[in-house]
Amino acid sequence: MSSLRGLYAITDSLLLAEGRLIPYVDAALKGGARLIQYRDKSHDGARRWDEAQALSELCTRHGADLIINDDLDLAVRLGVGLHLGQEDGSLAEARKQLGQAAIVGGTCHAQLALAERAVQEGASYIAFGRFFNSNTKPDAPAATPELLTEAQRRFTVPVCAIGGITLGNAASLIERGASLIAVIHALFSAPSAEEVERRAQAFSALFNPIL
Ligand SMILES: Cc1ncc(COP(=O)(O)OP(=O)(O)O)c(N)n1
Ligand SMILES: Cc1nc(C(=O)O)sc1CCOP(=O)(O)O
Ligand SMILES: [Mg+2]
Repeated sequence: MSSLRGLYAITDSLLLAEGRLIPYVDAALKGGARLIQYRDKSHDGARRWDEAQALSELCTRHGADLIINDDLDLAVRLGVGLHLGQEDGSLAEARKQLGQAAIVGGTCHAQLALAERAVQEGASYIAFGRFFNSNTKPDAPAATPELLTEAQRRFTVPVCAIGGITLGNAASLIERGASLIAVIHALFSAPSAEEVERRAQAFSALFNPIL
């Protein structure tokens, strides 16, 4: 398992259409992304399997981890991690089926009580958001950066921040205690794989400031 600190790149089926999924994720990994989440809201089981399998191999080659969004069965079949939201099923059941070594994350919106429950159910990280205006999920409930400070103080599992994160605002969340910065649009809206790599490097560098 890679360390749960750094850039957490989440795929988007629109931004990564037309053959961009694998080259853009490869570029994110070359740029230092430590976690990749496969987030695809379609019901095309065969394509989802093929894409997730290809991403799993890519992550293994880069020493990174793949997380599947929403779909416990797919995560079990591939033997990779899982992210669940509040409406996506039980974290405890996911932990039981995936085993102790798996990365299992949970959405906690802006509520420490949800994080408390996620940790009790065996979450490997707790995700809060959205912190800024999000292109991908504009209607997600809003969270404030102060929440990260409190979450880091209260919990021992890594804290993940998501929602509208860009190269311009990510540092403020890391300073507040975010160990993982989850990004879709500011990473994968790039016009080329080279630009994705450059952006991923810049996000990753925020975790290793030159002193
Ligand atoms: C790292 C991370 N945090 C939060 C979410 C959101 O999960 P959820 O609330 O289930 O919403 P969808 O992503 O399923 O639309 C996430 N995916 N990843
Ligand atoms: C999938 C998701 N969940 C959120 C939450 O707040 O739980 S915000 C979000 C979208 C993140 O994409 P972008 O980096 O483009 O804003
Ligand atoms: Mg979900």
